[in-house]
Amino acid sequence: HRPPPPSRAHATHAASTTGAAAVPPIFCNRAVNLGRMEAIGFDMDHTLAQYKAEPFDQLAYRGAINKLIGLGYPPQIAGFEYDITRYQRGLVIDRARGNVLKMDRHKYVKVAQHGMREMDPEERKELYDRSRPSFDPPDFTNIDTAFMLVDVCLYCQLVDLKDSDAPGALGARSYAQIYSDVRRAVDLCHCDGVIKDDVMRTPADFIDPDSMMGAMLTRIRSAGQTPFLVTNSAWEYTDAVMTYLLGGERDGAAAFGHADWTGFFDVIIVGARKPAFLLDSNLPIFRVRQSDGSLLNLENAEFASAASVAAVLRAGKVFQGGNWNHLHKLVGLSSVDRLLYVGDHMYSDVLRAKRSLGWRTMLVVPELDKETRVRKEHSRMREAIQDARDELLSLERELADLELIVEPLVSPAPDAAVPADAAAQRDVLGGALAAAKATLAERVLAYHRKFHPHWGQLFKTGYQNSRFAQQVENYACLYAARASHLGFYSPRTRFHTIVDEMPHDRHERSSQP
Ligand SMILES: Nc1nc2c(ncn2[C@@H]2O[C@H](COP(=O)(O)O)[C@@H](O)[C@H]2O)c(=O)[nH]1
Ligand SMILES: [Mg+2]
Repeated sequence: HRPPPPSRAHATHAASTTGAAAVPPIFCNRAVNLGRMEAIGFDMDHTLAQYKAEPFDQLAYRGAINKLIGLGYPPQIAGFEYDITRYQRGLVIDRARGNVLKMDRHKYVKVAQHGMREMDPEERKELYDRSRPSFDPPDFTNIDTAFMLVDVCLYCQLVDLKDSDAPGALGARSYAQIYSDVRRAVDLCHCDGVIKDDVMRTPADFIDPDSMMGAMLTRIRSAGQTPFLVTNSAWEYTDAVMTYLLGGERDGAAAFGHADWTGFFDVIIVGARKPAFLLDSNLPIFRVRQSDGSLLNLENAEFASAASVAAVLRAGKVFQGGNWNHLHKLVGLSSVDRLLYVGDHMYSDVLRAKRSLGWRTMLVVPELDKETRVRKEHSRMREAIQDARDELLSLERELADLELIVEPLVSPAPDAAVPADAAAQRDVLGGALAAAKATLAERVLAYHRKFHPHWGQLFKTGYQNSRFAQQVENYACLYAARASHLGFYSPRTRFHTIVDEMPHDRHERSSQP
């Protein structure tokens, strides 16, 4: 028995049985009319496949430590413990200095750590505000994906070990060398089976199931849109992970009348080598023989016409490598802005896809669940911060007015009198201002610590947007905690932005009678 394809009613039903709050939000930075999309595609790792962070990251962390010991690192590092909660996406590693940074949207460093020690503001400002480095690779590395949380944790622990005078400390290795070694060790774990063998053996231990995924993909196809998958993972791993996610009887392939998970997609590209896939139109494409994963060369001539592409697809829909140009032809795209790609990697899936190709993008941000929950729980603290800001601004205005009386910009009228106690008043206001600043700083810090004890709110630094938030705003047309949230919306949904507002718009509003 095959359930009816999900429809608008399906989403409404899901919402109405558990209350309106059951429709999980998709946030919009740039208007997207889903009905205009000809193709909707997905990344796999950390997008369709949401990993159980602790056990999954432990595989890379333990594996990398073993490899580092093999590279000559002291055996005592086997005693390091991975702390999954210690770091967050959006941070930047300063490889040469052994530091990790959180920046605001103007690229000012607002929190900095050397190894695992938080720097005081003077040290931080001395290093980063005076010289204003570019923060670009290769000297700096962005934590663009959850995969890299292992790198940053291990790097900071090793920086501390190098700085310590413990026997076997890493005195001879530079911070930059330690970073390269960590990167190499983690990289190897992704290639040699240290991570993937375990996940393929017991996927349920490492991946969260998602009962909405099959319905979502089916709905895309029912709306006449082409569902596709583009992942950097190789075929064997992709097949194992997707079989776990979509191969099941209840809400997977069998329930929707497919022989296996591939039935949900019209085009599947594995080993895609993003971001190069999105940039280099010379990358060759291969056909993957599903039975044994072997590869067959495909000539560019086979992509020359719609008829030849149809022939390519009749012979099979699983490919390896290639580039955006092949993909556009395989999904029959008429215009770049009619493709929506959903991924988790800030640079490879979203920034490059939007900036280089003009695709519509949706970023998966699982961190949103905690971000919105903590925000809601501590709305009183936000009000207290606003009160402290109002108090500060009012004191600043009072002081400025007083300064103008004491030291007028234009010559004072001959009979204008400076109050006798102006200087004393100025001192009192100055003191009150300093106290108000301290209160505001304390409240902002206490609020941020509710989100993360070291790095604060992911989307903010102080009360400004963080660099991460800025990137989300600039490059993700849509963003949501999970890819399958799309399944709760009609394929004809128009996502709208809120009206852009500049400071002078707000000023106009607040100064209206
Ligand atoms: N060789 C390396 N592979 C890595 C690393 N970090 C992640 N990965 C692998 O990339 C894909 C991501 O797939 P996608 O679906 O998100 O496109 C996955 O297979 C990871 O294991 C790395 O540092 N080195
Ligand atoms: Mg991914």
